[in-house]
Amino acid sequence: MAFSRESALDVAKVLSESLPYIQRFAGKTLVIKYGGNAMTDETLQAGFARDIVLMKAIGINPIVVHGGGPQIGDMLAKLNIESKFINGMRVTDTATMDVVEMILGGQVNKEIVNLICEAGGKAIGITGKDSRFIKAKKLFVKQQVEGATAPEQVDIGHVGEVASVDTEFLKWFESSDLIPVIAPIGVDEEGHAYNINADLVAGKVAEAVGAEKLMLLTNISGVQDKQGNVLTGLSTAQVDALIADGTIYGGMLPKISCALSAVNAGVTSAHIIDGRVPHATLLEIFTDTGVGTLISNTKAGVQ
Ligand SMILES: Nc1ncnc2c1ncn2[C@@H]1O[C@H](COP(=O)(O)OP(=O)(O)O)[C@@H](O)[C@H]1O
Ligand SMILES: CC(=O)N[C@@H](CCC(=O)OP(=O)(O)O)C(=O)O
Repeated sequence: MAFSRESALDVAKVLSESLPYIQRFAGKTLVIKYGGNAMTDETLQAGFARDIVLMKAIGINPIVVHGGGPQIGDMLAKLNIESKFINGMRVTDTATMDVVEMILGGQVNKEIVNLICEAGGKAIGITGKDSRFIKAKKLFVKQQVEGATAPEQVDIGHVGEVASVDTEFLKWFESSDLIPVIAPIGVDEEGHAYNINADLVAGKVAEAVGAEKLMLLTNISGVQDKQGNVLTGLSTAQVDALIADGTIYGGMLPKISCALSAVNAGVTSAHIIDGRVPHATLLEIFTDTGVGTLISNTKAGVQ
């Protein structure tokens, strides 16, 4: 691309100003969760892939964990299978699990791998079944059933939570050119596959590798209050209150819970950011303002 002398100087200035950020993050691992709802626009997708390649090129170790909820929903609809969620988790019977594995481990995973490779990176697509690096156990959700005094434990099928992540397996990528792209499927000791919410996988992966940042890209500008204002910083106590009064619900619940768990386990910061903004990840890494909501483990919160 040819620049005029003025715009070439602007580019040089931006590059020079990014030096402290490059120095700060070089050698560090960042976990980026790419939500299914943030994957809608082709230009944005290509931009996302390019940003991941840029990170690797300047010495950051990006690990991509992707979702694909809407893409699973589309295929289930084609097959006349109903999509049902409880507390943001898909109720997953055996037929649904087959579709989940096909769409997450097959279609979505390889699309992202392809985009990163097109941008000049070396991506490798994996699920938790590969080398059995994500061990899962069955997840029961709590639901208030009408007439019951306390919430009941509900069995929602082949849905898992992360029991353990093979840190050594993931650390290997830090000394390699390869960029891991992870589909959120786990496996138990007997080899049974589990559908795991992608936010939960991203959080546990970030904890396992001691990530510098966990970035959760979604289709909303951040966590909002009841009036729709974005809450730029949230602490554990504030989150508890927002869940209790129903301000945080549905798909935002697993996001918040994994972000909190990650920062409490030592991940330096967790961010819920708007994947509809071009180069959202670069804005988060290379500017002080950030985009979206920062989750911290401090009592006061960060504004
Ligand atoms: N307080 C809140 N602030 C923002 N979004 C919220 C809030 N509570 C619930 N949500 C919902 O959570 C959604 C994001 O979760 P989800 O659709 O699962 O995204 P993704 O596919 O990126 O994981 C938002 O689009 C919004 O509908
Ligand atoms: C148990 C559960 O709900 N699993 C999710 C996995 C995909 C996902 O998390 O995708 P997003 O990040 O795009 O929402 C699902 O089946 O939709």
